[in-house]
Amino acid sequence: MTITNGLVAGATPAAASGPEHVEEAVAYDAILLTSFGGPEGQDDVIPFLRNVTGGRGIPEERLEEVAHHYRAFGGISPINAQNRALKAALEEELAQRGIDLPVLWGNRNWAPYTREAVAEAHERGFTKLLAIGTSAYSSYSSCRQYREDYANALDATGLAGVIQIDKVRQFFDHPGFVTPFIDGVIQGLADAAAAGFTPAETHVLFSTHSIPSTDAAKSGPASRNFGPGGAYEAQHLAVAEVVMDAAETAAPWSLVYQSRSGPPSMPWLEPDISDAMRDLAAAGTKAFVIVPLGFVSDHMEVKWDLDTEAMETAEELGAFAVRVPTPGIHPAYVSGLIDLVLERVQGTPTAERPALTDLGPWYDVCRSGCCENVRLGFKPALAGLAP
Ligand SMILES: CC1=C(CCC(=O)O)c2cc3nc(cc4[nH]c(cc5[nH]c(cc1n2)c(C)c5CCC(=O)O)c(CCC(=O)O)c4C)C(CCC(=O)O)=C3C
Ligand SMILES: [Fe+2]
Repeated sequence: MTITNGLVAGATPAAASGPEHVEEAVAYDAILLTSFGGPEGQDDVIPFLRNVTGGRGIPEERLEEVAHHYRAFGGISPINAQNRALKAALEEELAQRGIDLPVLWGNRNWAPYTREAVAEAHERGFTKLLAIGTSAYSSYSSCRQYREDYANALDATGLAGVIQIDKVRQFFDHPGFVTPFIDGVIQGLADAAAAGFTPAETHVLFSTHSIPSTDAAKSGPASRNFGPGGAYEAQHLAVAEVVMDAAETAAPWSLVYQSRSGPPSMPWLEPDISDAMRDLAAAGTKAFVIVPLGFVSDHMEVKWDLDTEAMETAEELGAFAVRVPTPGIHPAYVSGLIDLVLERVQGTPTAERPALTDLGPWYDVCRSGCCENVRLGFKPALAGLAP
């Protein structure tokens, strides 16, 4: 491999300032689909959890609890099969549109690892990769940690300065991501109505992953003030509003959190979904439409924390509950991801980048200090401004 272009981004220190939206076309060689990763058998469960939580101070009891979720599924996380299906769907969409871009796939926490995908890119002679993270919102876990993973992958393979990795913008308000939720909420409300519940008796719960309050406060660029919940909370609230407007319903709604981890002494975003369900039921709610707004596919957080735990809570309360599908491989989502790739491959003016909330379109190049993790401190990251 030779460096044919001395300006390969990885070869130079990240710039301190630069455009929020990259309007020039870039000749990317491949798409790098990056995800969380998950165990594929009982023997993988503990090493996987160690990868995820190394040095994070997650209590031992929490790890045992989460190990139990995976054990109950044969030690197999659903997430890898879902990413294989997404990769195949992206390849089919690219072929149909006549776009010649290979899709490589790598994970942060389990094989195939991002560093393996990067090594494969190098073997195939690729130098410019455009990454997609399977995560729509801004926060350390859902954005910056992916960017750190890209830096780690180049470090581990000795390819820093040889391979350039950029990333498509966070897509929480892209129509491709939001449309499946709109369809799902309309269907969920129809199901509740068919079961005999009025809109006033029905509550739409938008659920997302809880994160430490300190991470939430730091989510998004430091230059914009989104309030104590940061861009993470603001983005979810804004998307939920778009979905509720489109569903044209009188049913009330709220944003709730799930999958809390960490020591009990550390504040995380609240309320927890099951606590909220109990409070709402006590106040007269009889039906819940549960919307997994924070998630792109039916991985363990959805299967366990919603389909198992939240459904048990509904049963305990004698309430009706329906869980709306995640985007998965919904055609709008798959084609939306390819549109996001084309924004960068073709070079697209900001005005032509669809965004359903006035928070977006989000940044192509993350701002300095965006989504910092104050607990873990600074680590190098790609696809953003320095530091
Ligand atoms: C915001 C967010 C998303 C959504 C965005 C995105 O999709 O990326 C997400 C997704 C996921 N989280 C996942 C799994 C886990 N997350 C954990 C721990 C944590 N998640 C956090 C945040 C998030 N996580 C945080 C702040 C922690 C604490 C430790 C830390 O500071 O990093 C732990 C450790 C045990 C525990 O404590 O729960 C596990 C096993 C899986 C795979 C599921 C499968 O296998 O199907 C997926 C998709
Ligand atoms: Fe997580």
